[in-house]
Amino acid sequence: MGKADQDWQNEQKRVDRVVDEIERRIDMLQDRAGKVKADIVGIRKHFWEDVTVNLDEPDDAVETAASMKQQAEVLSERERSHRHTQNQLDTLKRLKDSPYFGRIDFTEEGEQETERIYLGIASLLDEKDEQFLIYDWRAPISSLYYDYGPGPVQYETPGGTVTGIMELKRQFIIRNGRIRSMFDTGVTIGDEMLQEVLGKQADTQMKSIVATIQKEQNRIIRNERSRLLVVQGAAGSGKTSAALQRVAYLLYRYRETLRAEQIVLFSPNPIFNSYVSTVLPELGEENMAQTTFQEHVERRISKEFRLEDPFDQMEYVLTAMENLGYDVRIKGIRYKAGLDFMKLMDRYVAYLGREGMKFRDISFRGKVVIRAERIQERFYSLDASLSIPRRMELLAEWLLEELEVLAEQERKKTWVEEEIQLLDQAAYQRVYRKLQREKRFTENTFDDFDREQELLAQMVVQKHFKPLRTYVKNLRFIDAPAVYRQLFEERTIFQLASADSLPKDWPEICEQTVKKLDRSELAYEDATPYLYLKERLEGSQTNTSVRYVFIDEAQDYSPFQFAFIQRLFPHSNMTVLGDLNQTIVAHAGEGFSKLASLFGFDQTETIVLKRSYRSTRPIVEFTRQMIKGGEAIEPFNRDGKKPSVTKAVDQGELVSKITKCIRKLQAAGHRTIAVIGKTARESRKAYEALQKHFSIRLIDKETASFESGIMVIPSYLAKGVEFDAVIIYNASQVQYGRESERKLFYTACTRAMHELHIFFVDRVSPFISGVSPDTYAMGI
Ligand SMILES: Nc1ncnc2c1ncn2[C@@H]1O[C@H](COP(=O)(O)OP(=O)(O)OP(=O)(O)O)[C@@H](O)[C@H]1O
Repeated sequence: MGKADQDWQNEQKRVDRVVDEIERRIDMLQDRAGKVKADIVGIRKHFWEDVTVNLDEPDDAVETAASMKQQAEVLSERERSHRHTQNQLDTLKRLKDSPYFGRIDFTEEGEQETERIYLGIASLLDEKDEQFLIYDWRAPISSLYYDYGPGPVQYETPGGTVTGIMELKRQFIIRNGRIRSMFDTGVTIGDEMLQEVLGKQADTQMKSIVATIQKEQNRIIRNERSRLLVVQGAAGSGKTSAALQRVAYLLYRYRETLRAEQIVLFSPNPIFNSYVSTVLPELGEENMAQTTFQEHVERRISKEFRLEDPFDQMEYVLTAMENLGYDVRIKGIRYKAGLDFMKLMDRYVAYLGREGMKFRDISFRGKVVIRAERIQERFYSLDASLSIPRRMELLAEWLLEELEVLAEQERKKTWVEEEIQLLDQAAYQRVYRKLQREKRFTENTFDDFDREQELLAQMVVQKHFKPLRTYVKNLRFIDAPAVYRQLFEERTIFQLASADSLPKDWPEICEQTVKKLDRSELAYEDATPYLYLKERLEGSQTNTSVRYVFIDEAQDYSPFQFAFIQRLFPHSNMTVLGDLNQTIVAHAGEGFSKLASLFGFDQTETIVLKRSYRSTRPIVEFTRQMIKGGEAIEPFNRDGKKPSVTKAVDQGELVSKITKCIRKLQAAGHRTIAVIGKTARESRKAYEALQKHFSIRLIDKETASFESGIMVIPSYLAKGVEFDAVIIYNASQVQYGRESERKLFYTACTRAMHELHIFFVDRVSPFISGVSPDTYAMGI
């Protein structure tokens, strides 16, 4: 037997031993889980027997409540323990299938003995709890595997740097407890292994990459130094992957103090949310909180406006060029995205501290009871050195007192009497008991009657005033929409801003904005500024428990949005990942490039990823020519077909050629095939034409997840996700002719893993005519 075979056999024996140990643990835990479960069922069943229920006397009721609470606590402790055991079991079952993926032999400086370290998704100790059979991939020592090949190495621990020699680095692919392949490698982690992983078919869910994390990605995952970590990475370079493994890393590194809900990921759309949602559970961790910026905004701007979403804004930007006012709107979008506008708002807020604040009347039963002017007067009578939110608080206190006085006056009115007559028996009972408790009954029945009436009146009025009090407590008496609108009335603004910081078309932008606001519509570009203004008046609704914020596809956020998010999570570290070449928004995504100014340079670290893993080499070599500086993008060496570019004479031929192409892709065994349209409108058209031939799905902004198969999807919704094969529905000059659409087109093309096919009618987009013809095939 050769050495290689011998090695293989020895390793398989070790795998067998480890699997045996895992099985033993599974049995043990299953036993324990069974017992805990029986406990829980028991407690639930006998819950009421074990608590002493007695409500006769107030003291008894208190005792009952305490007893119930205790019982509930026992139950919830047992349930927690059950969940914990269940999680451990899930992880062990995963380990049983594939206990580890890597091994390094490491001799620490000054030590004689060489340690063998096996890496897997979780750690496992031997039977005596002494030796690690498996090290967690996130343990400090595991970083050697990602950062080095054999030779002198070092790694960081909380206690300092450890140096030594790596004697061996070995990789495994183990499935069902059998070693399927095994190789010893050099510095870059297994090109063979990456080849195998990347050559597979696209999935409707993202996969974890722990077995093949690359050195530069590891720097992102384990970064702990900076408050702001900025990752600029080419399409398909693993930004999202690195972000998710980083979440898993942080949850491990700070497992004593950090909970999954203290990490928030902002993602570009709901499909993306679902696409990435399985990565952490696969690694045995809970998912972080996931949201989209839109979701966040919607929660705060509920009833006041009809709020436009970013996809409708995108649709407008891409389709409404011929509309009146289009250019003005684009300029407005750009200006409102910037920090100049934020500064203007700050000056406006200072002005509002002195004059111009708008309030709403407070009405009761259809009649104004406190006039807006009176509220305003009161507001400006308050100490002007106090912040506006503080003054609003004082104002609310005053209003609550005013309401109290009004309520008292109201009690005598006839409507109250009428309502008392209509009260049901239960209400009377309540009042009667209250009187009894207060021992307010006298010997005089006449007095008793009066007293009862008084209490009933109080109750009735109270009920009607309750919404008013809530209204005041929520500061709804501030007329935020009117305050925002006022900002666009030229006279006010002129007092605030020197004319030169305003864009040239400011009057037109104002006119357009006011018109929309008057229709109770809030354009997407107004949403963040409006919320910002609201917060400056009402006080910030900061979230101080969140410790890490991740922003993916960050190139599409505006400077204003970044500043806003930073204010929202004041105690949080940020990891911001994006690609300036994939900017698809009209405000040109300036925020991402200027991020360092947000935290200061000394708190900011930037990591650049140039290697692209998603697409085959021919696809990267083709797409990278479309963008400036694209030569710097390095394809991972995976072979495949050249992209094809095919002309059609008209729509009919376009559809028939695409149909043929889809058939071929299906025959080649591709499972996710996306026909990418530029807009929702074009995608619908494509869908209607193609659905006659295939079972096919149309993805729109409401779609929450996707399944494998053939789908039509608008370019901006395909962001961040990937497909086996991509067909660009119509890359003609009319569709993709404007310079502003270059990056959108690039983003669409870079979604392809294995095959890319581009179709057009009449004249091809200049983004393709600029690409070297050697890098693609002309279709027929
Ligand atoms: N180290 C790695 N090992 C295995 N697969 C990897 C690795 N890095 C990236 N990939 C794969 O490459 C593909 C692209 O990764 P990902 O989506 O994270 O890139 P991205 O930079 O966010 O892309 P984009 O900006 O284009 O949306 C995914 O299929 C991912 O699994």
